[in-house]
Amino acid sequence: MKIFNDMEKYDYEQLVFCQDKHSGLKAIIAIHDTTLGPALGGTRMWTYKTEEAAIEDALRLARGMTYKNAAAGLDLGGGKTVIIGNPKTDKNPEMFRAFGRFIQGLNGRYITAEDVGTTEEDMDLIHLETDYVTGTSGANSSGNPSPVTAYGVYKGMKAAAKEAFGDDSLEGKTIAVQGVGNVAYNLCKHLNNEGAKLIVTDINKEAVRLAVESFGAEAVDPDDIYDVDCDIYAPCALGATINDDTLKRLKAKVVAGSANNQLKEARHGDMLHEMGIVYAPDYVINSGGVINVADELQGYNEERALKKVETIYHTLGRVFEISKRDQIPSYIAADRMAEERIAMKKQSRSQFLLNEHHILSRRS
Ligand SMILES: NC(=O)C1=CN([C@@H]2O[C@H](COP(=O)(O)OP(=O)(O)OC[C@H]3O[C@@H](n4cnc5c(N)ncnc54)[C@H](O)[C@@H]3O)[C@@H](O)[C@H]2O)C=CC1
Ligand SMILES: CC(C)CC(=O)C(=O)O
Repeated sequence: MKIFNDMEKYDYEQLVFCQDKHSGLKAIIAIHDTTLGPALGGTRMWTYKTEEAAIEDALRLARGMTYKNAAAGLDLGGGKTVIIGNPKTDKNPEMFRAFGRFIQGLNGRYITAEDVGTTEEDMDLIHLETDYVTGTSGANSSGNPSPVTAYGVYKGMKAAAKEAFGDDSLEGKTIAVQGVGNVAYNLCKHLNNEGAKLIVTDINKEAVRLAVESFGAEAVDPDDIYDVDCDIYAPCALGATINDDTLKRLKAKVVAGSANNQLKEARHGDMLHEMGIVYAPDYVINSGGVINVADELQGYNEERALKKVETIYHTLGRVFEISKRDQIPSYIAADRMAEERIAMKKQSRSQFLLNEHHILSRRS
């Protein structure tokens, strides 16, 4: 793996390797772009097969956060951490404290939050060492972001349904949900309340049992989820599930779910477009969590945060409009929106401003 080549390809700013022998911490913090502000993105703990796979995941996820935060209108850049290890067996408090000290060492360039494999309790441990963490259990914190991410995905799915079916109601629609973890369990609640029919799968049998019991969902084996008759496919586990194999099998008219990096490669987004499947770009539809934790940075106000999360419906509406107007796939329309925001900020930075810290201020 040629790390600088990979960093240069998408212009990554910084890659930080954190090792602590005492606790067993092996973490990689990737900071993609801080044009809009400090990099905010969660910490994923996962059993990566190789170190290269962990680095690749950190880089891909961090870049996704740059686009997510930009498209959501947040003054934040993109970053993400992966911790190498099994979240069920390899965690210990010292590991998260050591990680917190590494974050503190970045002096605010990176702010963390939860992601797959980490919890509110882990954020509390990080918080013992640094303030650059969100989603803790503290009184002024926004807590676990997953239910709010789910709310945003629900609103975004309605926008995608409107685009595909001409009506945003999900009543009577059959929705195939892949992975019923923290986000998707909460998503299923909203979908069930609206009268959708749910087909679920997960590699964790307990998660499936809970969804079947709570929402009367039909359960299928993990690999069968791509073949079921459904209106909407909701990928809510890990990434890259839109690929050459699954595209041949999907029957849905809409792809709308919480997973990050749903397209294995960009060309799979082109293929969705050509097949007439409405794709809600992953980083737009799943931005509810980051919108919620980002609200903490100005003193958390739940009502304000949820109002902002609801704008995902309109943001996606705009993405679909641009897609139709310019005859481009929705993922490209979303990328353009995000890139325009970053480019505008870069341009404004190029103009000298007397009220900023500058070389003349050293004279006084
Ligand atoms: N938690 C949050 O607020 C946010 C989460 N996301 C993304 O949404 C996705 C889900 O996140 P969470 O619900 O927090 O994670 P989670 O770990 O609670 O849930 C993921 C579920 O997917 C299942 N799973 C893993 N591989 C599978 C497979 N091959 N087939 C079926 N099920 C499988 C797991 O067993 C687990 O139950 C992730 O991609 C995450 O990055 C994105 C934005 C925010
Ligand atoms: C979990 C969120 C708060 C941040 C993040 O990492 C994401 O949106 O993927």
